[in-house]
Amino acid sequence: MWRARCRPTRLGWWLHDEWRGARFIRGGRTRPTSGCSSARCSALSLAPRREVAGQIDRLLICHTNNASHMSEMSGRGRLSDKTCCQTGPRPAGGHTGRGSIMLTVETRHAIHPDHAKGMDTTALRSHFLGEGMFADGEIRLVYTHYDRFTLGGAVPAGGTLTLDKVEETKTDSFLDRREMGIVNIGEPGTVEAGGETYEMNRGDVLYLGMGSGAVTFGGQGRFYITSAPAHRTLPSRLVTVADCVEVKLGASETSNKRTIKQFIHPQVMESCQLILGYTSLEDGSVWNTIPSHIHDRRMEAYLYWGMDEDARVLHLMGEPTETRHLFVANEQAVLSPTWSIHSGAGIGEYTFIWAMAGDNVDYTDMEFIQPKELR
Ligand SMILES: O=C(O)C(=O)C[C@H](O)C(=O)CO
Ligand SMILES: [Zn+2]
Repeated sequence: MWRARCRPTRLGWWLHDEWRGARFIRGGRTRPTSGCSSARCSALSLAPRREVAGQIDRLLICHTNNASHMSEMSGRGRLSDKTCCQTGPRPAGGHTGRGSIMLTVETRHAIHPDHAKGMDTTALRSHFLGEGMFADGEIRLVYTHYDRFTLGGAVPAGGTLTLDKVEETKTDSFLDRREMGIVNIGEPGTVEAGGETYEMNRGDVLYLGMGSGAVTFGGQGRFYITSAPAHRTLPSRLVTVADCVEVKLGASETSNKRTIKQFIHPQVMESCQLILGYTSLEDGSVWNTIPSHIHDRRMEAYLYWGMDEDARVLHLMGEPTETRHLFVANEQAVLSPTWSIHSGAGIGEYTFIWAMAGDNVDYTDMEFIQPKELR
């Protein structure tokens, strides 16, 4: 059941439960005299009233085009406070047509380590876990306040999806002041940007430089999107699996024998602040990123993929002497603030994409923490 509340700052919170509530609130809350007795409600000035009306309209359009969208978002049945949805025509069969988008953006604020210490499982998951990012016919983004790093998924499901304007950046096009790293974790697909079409097979990585304009995803790809602010335009480049640099680490004796594949990395190509690659475990090895590390000058996000539906990775996070854990499923991501370790052990096969943004692109700028130092 939805309940109309008079707190304009938590608009998204009102709307997730019931779209009819959104329609009611639009009628009652966006007029100059809303009839509500709350001082905060009637104090809404013209600009916020317009913004509220616009947000509700977009949500109602979403509802009309895809009734299940609101309840599926993030696997938590909730829309975030900042949500931007636009739809285009949907041809029969349910796939999006050329150039149409269904875009949802969720904001994650930066968390202080003292705050994280006191969080229970639900709170840890809501702040640090990204779930439900891959949905057929949709682009779902998580806009973080960790170095303004943004991650998400685009699943064109045989149609096309275009990512262009995103309200959160207040730029005409998302990549006007940003660069992007895309990994195809699905079947072959295409990405069009800057007048080029890139064919991407599973595991290929595409770097798009600042100013690339609208990005159109197509085919059967499942595209993992990462992006960070950029200060100059560098050439876009498709880095195939054959082009990456491989680094072998660990040993079977310590159950952490693994291959690190570096794609958007100084050894391979130049970027402004994005660094990206992925790591796979050898048969019989379960541990990633052991010994653990932190890097004060860069945030990081891990996307776990290539897992069976029932498999889980026990992901360790937190300050080295205040560790916490998250059980993570396939195609879920973990945000790692600069103060947090990011290591995991898998029950079943897994690969993870690591992507970072921050002050430098020196992959080795990290501080190791040996297992005996962890608490
Ligand atoms: O297995 C590993 O070790 C990694 O893949 C580490 C990540 O690349 C990382 O955390 C880089 O900062
Ligand atoms: Zn790291």
